[in-house]
Amino acid sequence: MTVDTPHPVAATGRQPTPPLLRVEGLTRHFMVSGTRIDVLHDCTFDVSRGEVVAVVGQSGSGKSTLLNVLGLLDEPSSGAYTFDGVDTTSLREGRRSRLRGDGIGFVFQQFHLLERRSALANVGVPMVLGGVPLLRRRTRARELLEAVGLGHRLHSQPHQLSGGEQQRVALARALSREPALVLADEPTGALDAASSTMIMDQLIDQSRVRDAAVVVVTHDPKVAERADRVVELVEGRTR
Ligand SMILES: Nc1ncnc2c1ncn2[C@@H]1O[C@H](COP(=O)(O)OP(=O)(O)OP(=O)(O)O)[C@@H](O)[C@H]1O
Repeated sequence: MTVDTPHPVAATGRQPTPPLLRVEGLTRHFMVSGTRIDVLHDCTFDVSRGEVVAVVGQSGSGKSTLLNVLGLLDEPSSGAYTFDGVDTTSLREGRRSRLRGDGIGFVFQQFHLLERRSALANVGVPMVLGGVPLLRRRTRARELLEAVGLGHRLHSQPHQLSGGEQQRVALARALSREPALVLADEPTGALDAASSTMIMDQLIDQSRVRDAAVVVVTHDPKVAERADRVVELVEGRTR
């Protein structure tokens, strides 16, 4: 007797979901004083919703350059980058920045919070840009700060918070518009072990609970080992 393995689509009745982001043959070079510097070469990979991917590689291998392209802050020199079904290659700036604001949240090593503004106000910034009404904004910012354990520091300004607390504010800000993709560039680089664990817990939670895709650039093996998958950059090439 032969047993047929059911076709995945027939078995579930659903089409497989395409990846949230797809990078194909992507290159990026810069011209400096008439000299061409090739940074990324023929990078190809994809990331699906619900996945946490760590991007690792030696200093200068092109990790931040790649993250800038994924975040629609920069454009590839050649190749394709498709985000949420949109080929981003020929997008005009207005559409590109709407796609970025609606779909992508950023966390950086150096927090980049507004000084002299409260944690609540900082978390509200992307929602101001997204046209979210004031009351909704304040409620959501409070909920997000409570979720990262800062419900008691809503009115504190960045200089009144520790590094770990500032990064939690930055993370709450990144999540304020419920982005499909969270990009984090060395999010734990300036933090101690306990704060690093907390930030990674929150990032992983985004993928598990909200089905977001998370891409984390890191030098820290402990961070990389918590990812579902690792993309290694070696002299600008993905492995
Ligand atoms: N705007 C630019 N103009 C010229 N060269 C650039 C530019 N941006 C990046 N580079 C070069 O690209 C290379 C890769 O830089 P990138 O910051 O992406 O590396 P990285 O892997 O993130 O490094 P690190 O781990 O040290 O942060 C470096 O040699 C850098 O000097």
